[in-house]
Amino acid sequence: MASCFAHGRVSVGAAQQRVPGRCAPQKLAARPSRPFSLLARSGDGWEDWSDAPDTPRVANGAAAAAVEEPDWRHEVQGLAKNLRVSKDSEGGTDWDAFYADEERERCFLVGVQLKKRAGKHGYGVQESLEELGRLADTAGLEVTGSTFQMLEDVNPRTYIGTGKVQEIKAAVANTGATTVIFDDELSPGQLRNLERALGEDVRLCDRTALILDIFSQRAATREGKLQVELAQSEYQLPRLTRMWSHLERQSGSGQVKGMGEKQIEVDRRLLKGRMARLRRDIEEVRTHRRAYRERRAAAPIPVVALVGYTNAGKSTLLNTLTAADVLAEDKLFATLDPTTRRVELSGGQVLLMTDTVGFIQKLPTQLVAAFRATLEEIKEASLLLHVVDVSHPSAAAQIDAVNGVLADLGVENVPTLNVWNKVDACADPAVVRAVAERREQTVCVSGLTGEGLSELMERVSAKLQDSMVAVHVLIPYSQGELVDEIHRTGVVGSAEFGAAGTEVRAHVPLPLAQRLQPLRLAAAAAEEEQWLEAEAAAADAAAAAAGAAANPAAGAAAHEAAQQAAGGDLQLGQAVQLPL
Ligand SMILES: Nc1nc2c(ncn2[C@@H]2O[C@H](COP(=O)(O)OP(=O)(O)OP(=O)(O)O)[C@@H](O)[C@H]2O)c(=O)[nH]1
Ligand SMILES: [Mg+2]
Repeated sequence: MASCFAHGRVSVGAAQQRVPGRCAPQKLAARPSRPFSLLARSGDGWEDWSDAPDTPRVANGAAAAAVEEPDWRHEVQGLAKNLRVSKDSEGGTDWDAFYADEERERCFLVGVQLKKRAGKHGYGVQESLEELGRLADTAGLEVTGSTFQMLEDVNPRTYIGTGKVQEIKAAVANTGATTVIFDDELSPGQLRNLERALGEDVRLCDRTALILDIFSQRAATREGKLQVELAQSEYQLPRLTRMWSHLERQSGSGQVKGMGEKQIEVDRRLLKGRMARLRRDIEEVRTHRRAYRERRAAAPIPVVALVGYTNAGKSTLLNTLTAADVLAEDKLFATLDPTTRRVELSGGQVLLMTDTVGFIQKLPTQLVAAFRATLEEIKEASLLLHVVDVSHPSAAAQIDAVNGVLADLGVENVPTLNVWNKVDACADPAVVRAVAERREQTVCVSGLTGEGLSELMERVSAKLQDSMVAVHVLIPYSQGELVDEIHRTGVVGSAEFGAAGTEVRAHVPLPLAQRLQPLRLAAAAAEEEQWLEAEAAAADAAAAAAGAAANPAAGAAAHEAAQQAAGGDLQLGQAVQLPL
């Protein structure tokens, strides 16, 4: 029997293929997109796949395999540390399948804490490095270690001090890392100098490039992909000089160096051309999006946008509230593209809830610029729900980071409700709830358990009402669809069926209030007066005959209506002045 690994060490795509002489279970191919090695055992026998010798869980199987396959055993041992087991069954056969990730690229992390900034931003260098580690993991890298340096100022040549560079060089050699990731964006010059200092075998990367890489792995829509590519190109453009130094190193001769320079100019021109094309394509995609937004604006359903730090639980909230099926996972930047779902409140009011890309401290400016159009939808929302992972040790710093991005986007004026999520995961949820109660505009929830969600939706409804216009209208029965629309898009205080139509007191979005203007009670009252006069004349005639009084109920309604009309205009909501 040939080595299992000779066949089994396959990428996901290849795993779909039938391995000669072996029965490859199709289902097992549905693995994450990084390459893996698959070993499986079917039923009682060892005819197909095998596992590793030094994993206790699979020791028996490995022994059996080892007897048969000494070479194979050797190979398996090298991968054993990454083994995971999965139970599966196919065609009535039970499978034990063992996945071994191929060795992940190993990386070493480096941060700087500026003394003058210490404590100011809340995100300390250690927390920031921890987050960088999560980003690296999300991108598919394995973190082997990290270090940081306290500095007055970053070193303009090498970001960190020269002594530290040597320390990192040694650490990289000791941990077997092949990549060094810096926690801040490095200038093109710093990249070049560090590359020289650390040696050619070490790949250099910074936080920005890492985040851009994650975004490019995860972008799903055409617009998302175009935006990420544009952001990546913007990052690359000033850094193309790295190739210049590469050529320079290779050649060592002035002549070839000159060719390198020319090549870099060609590359720059190509990249700039590509960026111009990307901008055009993005603009085209946005035209469609704009048309969609305009249609949405015409139907005045309020839009509530979920914003917040990455991994705060925005998608989970959307899923719980709307039974949506948005990917929510314990990964940074799980969501890149906005998803909008309809939510119906208990009073029948409908709103649209939009899930947005999460923010992060030190968010690359290229990304903010590239995603600005998508993010600007937040500006048009009636209400923002700022979702916070309140169980996170750096929750306060995360709130600051999000507020910073919101301020950059110019959306500070959109009404906001703070949603302290993951209260279930806090050490003392009761204390957190008590603090939230003392804060304005703050509500404690758990998107996972559903705790606090009905209160949240009540608060949403009340907040939306604040941004709406109070109307008091009489809607003739012939325009009954308007009553439905008020129910759907507004918050109804009362609706009474009278002789002339439905008298509604409600808060509605501004566009609807404008359409309702002809029906405001002053106008409605005039109609009603005519109707009442006719009724009164008929009643008088009847009274003369029967000595009975006219219908007092309709009269009372008309009286109240007339009073309202005489008392001036409609009440206005806090946020909007309706030119009545
Ligand atoms: N314990 C607990 N975990 C939660 C809660 N809400 C979300 N999570 C978990 O937090 C992780 C992130 O949730 P997501 O909903 O993907 O977070 P997100 O804000 O959409 O993240 P991005 O899309 O990356 O910005 C997931 O593992 C969720 O299961 C909660 O209320 N309690
Ligand atoms: Mg999400």
